[in-house]
Amino acid sequence: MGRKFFVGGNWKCNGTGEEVKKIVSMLNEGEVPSDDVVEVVVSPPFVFLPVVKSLLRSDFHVAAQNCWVRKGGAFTGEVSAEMLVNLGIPWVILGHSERRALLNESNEFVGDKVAYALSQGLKVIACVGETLEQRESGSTMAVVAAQTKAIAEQVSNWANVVLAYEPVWAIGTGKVATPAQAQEVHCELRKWLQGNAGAEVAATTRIIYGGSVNGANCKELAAKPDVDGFLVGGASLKPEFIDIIKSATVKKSA
Ligand SMILES: O=C(CO)COP(=O)(O)O
Repeated sequence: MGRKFFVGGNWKCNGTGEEVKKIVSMLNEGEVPSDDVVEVVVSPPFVFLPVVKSLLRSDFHVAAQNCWVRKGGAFTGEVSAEMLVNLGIPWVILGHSERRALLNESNEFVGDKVAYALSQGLKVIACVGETLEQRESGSTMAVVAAQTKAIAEQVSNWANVVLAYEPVWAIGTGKVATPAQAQEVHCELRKWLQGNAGAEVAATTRIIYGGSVNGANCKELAAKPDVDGFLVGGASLKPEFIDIIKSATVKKSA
């Protein structure tokens, strides 16, 4: 079966109550292809999840940006997977490079988080990606394969996993990977999945691209055969997010 195009909006640590409501209105008014064609998931900060979920159009869904690695309890400041499930939040982003770099989340820790979130019934957007130094030293594939391996070791059912390739050097920099660069890594990741998780998983798992995606560059990226959608940061707070969602039609007509 084909891989349904997936567009995620990662709002990161942005927004006031007022701004969040404005973004939701913008999303609710947007004309986009049906949810048979594109799956749209927006990820506000934890504190805004309930309000966004309650106001958001029913064909879009919400994701948390993180959750605790195991069952909740005496872990001050953390939010557990069970809480997200209890609030009806279907998705969670795990292993974002900002958390890997700034909060020292290791490959193994991210793998453990993915395992626990999946075990609780959450769907997971799992992020991988190399730094500029790693790319320049020729270790891109080794890095993303090691990150993916730590996740894959903990996943038995890939149906609820979307893999997000987000090169760190392209995040928030305005320096987008070229469609060829994105395709190259996505294709390698799919081969990695084929070799390590099987042909079926490789054929059906969505691999989405993140890093300075905007309304102007999305169509060219979406046209690449192994790019199954996007994880969008800055542009997901703006009206051009609607244009990015619409780039799903590039696939449909391909
Ligand atoms: O980190 C990202 C999405 O998770 C990408 O962020 P930007 O789109 O702002 O580069």
